[in-house]
Amino acid sequence: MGVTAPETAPQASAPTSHDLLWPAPVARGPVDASLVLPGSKSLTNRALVLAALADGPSVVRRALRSRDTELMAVALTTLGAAVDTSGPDWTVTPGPLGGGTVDCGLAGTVMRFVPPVAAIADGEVAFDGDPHARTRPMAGVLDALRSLGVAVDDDGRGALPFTVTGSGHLRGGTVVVDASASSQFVSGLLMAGARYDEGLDVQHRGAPVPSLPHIEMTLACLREHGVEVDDSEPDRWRVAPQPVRATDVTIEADLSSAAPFLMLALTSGGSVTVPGWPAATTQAGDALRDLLARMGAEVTLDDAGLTVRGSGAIAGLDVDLHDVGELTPSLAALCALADSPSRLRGVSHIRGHETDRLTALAVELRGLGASVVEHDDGLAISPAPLHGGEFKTYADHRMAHAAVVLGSRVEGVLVEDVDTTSKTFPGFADVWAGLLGQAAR
Ligand SMILES: O=C(O)C1=C[C@@H](OP(=O)(O)O)[C@@H](O)[C@H](O)C1
Ligand SMILES: C=C(OP(=O)(O)O)C(=O)O
Repeated sequence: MGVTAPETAPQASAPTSHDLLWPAPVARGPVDASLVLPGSKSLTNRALVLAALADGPSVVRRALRSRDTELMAVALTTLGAAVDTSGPDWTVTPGPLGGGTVDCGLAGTVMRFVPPVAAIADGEVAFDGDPHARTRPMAGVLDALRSLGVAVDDDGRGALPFTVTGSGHLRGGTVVVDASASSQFVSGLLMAGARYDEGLDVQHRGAPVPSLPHIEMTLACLREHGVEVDDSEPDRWRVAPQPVRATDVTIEADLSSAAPFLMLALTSGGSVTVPGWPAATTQAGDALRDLLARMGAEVTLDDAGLTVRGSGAIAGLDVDLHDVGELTPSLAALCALADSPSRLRGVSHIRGHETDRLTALAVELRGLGASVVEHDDGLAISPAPLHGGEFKTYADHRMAHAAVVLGSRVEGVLVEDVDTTSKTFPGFADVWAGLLGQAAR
């Protein structure tokens, strides 16, 4: 069976029928499915930012259309780019950068990538976002911009809301940043840095930077625009002043969005294929191949794509997820269904994601009967009999992913606000139900 995610999604903020409690469908037999996934959030939003900074019009093919990418398109339009999102291939025509108001929603990529662009706009750019966005760490970016001489006003918390006032250009130079809270601080600075008069020498000081593959992704995207970054020293990235070349890129499928779907092969004892899985990629979600194999799946990557086969048995997992923290919620759900204990480590930074994911997971998994110990840096999860009940999502798309993974095995899981998944995957609940319906008897 082939299920294609909708090309045209409903407006991310539009109310839908899934706003309250959604009964997650149970797999009543092995799910055997093939699923074409929407594009990568991380790649789409990098492509949009770089295109807005480029020396001519660019094309972003198979862009992800979701709340985070629409917010990015609107933000860059506000600053002066012309972004045509009418078809599946988006075009971006850069324009003179000026002031305005940017809604970041809950998108880390918007709140961390756009301020360094605003720093070379001519005017005042005011940033705000969803209530929880006001608690996400921002100090790394704000302090870095201030140390480069940019006027940044906030209420002293180092968080949204804030304003960035630029004068049309920025000298640039050396900047020291503590990026231990988010790799996005480094990525945002590097993307705009090529356009600063003296370029940018970004030096990290602090505990290890999480999500390093996402910085590799930033370097690869810059390279596609002709910009080289010297990363020969650890924790230091140097970009010389240079034009960002316009280009034509095709966005890969979102491999992190693949997580719950691939896990369905394990929870149902079936087989799920994602066609078009890239042979080489900088996406963190590629780690699923190894992680799911360690949990007992048979994993094959060939011309048909990535296929994950489950036997019905699920092995526990002891792993450091510091590089791939965004996979923690759905992996935690799978661990709660496993036959042996699990320990997920190295992810204290995900307390600053869409919600405090470690506390949220501990509370919601326990609410369904799971045995979970919350650690500063992760979770310990032991096998326990699970039961149905409400699973709160805290406006976090990946908490909804965790809920449906559990619900595919456990009767009566009620997902609060499943449409919070529109952050990265509008229509998620319908696609999910379509796959489970196929397996229903
Ligand atoms: O740059 C990006 O596109 C991302 C970087 C990571 O953020 P953190 O470094 O804050 O974990 C990741 O978790 C997030 O989903 C996307
Ligand atoms: C952490 C995430 O998102 P953001 O880009 O908002 O940081 C995520 O998608 O898991």
